[in-house]
Amino acid sequence: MLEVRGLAKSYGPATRLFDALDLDCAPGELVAVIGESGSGKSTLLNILAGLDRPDAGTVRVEGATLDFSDDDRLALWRRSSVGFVFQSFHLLPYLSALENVALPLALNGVAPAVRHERARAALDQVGLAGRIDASPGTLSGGEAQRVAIARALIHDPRLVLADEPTGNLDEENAGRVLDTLRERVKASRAAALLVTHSPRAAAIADRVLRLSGQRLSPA
Ligand SMILES: Nc1ncnc2c1ncn2[C@@H]1O[C@H](COP(=O)(O)OP(=O)(O)OP(=O)(O)O)[C@@H](O)[C@H]1O
Repeated sequence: MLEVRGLAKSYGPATRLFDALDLDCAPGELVAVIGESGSGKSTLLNILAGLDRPDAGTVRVEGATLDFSDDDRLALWRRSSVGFVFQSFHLLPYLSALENVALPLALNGVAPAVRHERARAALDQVGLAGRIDASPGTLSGGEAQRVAIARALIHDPRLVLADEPTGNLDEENAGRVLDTLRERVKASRAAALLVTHSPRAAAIADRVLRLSGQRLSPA
């Protein structure tokens, strides 16, 4: 599903993040990436999302190679094939939970009736059927992150990227969010990378890799 070969990235000679990094992720596989602060975990996710460019190397998803020289195609790739879950949720405050979840479908040109119906079903799947009309400001942290997971997966992305998704949550909410993330990734058969500092979050992954010494290796 996801095949990364020889990926290199540095921000000048003093910040060589990785060099010849390889990574494979199968459909429905959840891989946790751990590593020291500043080792380049977020940068790796940003490259895979087409938000940043590697210095060298290739990223292939379902056999198609990302073209990092073409901004328009990268934007299309991001919109159609990537689901991103951020530590701070990034829900749009002036939209309801339902409208937030439906947003990727709107950006991909899906008609309102269809996208609202799918968003309703997605909120039901994350246990939030009763919060459809809620504004993000009225949701608990755990609820907001489950809305963000529903939104990240609504357009059936092939790649799900989660950057410290439980970093702002208490233990109980973190547990629910991680269970939801794992369940939805398994159901959608997306390849998923979870960047985390939390041993508990890493424990829900199928594999744990450590980014260290400019490489990824089994933790
Ligand atoms: N656009 C940029 N320009 C210059 N340096 C950058 C840029 N983005 C990131 N860096 C540097 O690259 C290093 C890795 O950053 P990154 O955020 O990927 O690390 P991380 O492993 O995710 O860290 P943390 O666990 O603290 O979130 C840091 O030293 C950071 O300052």
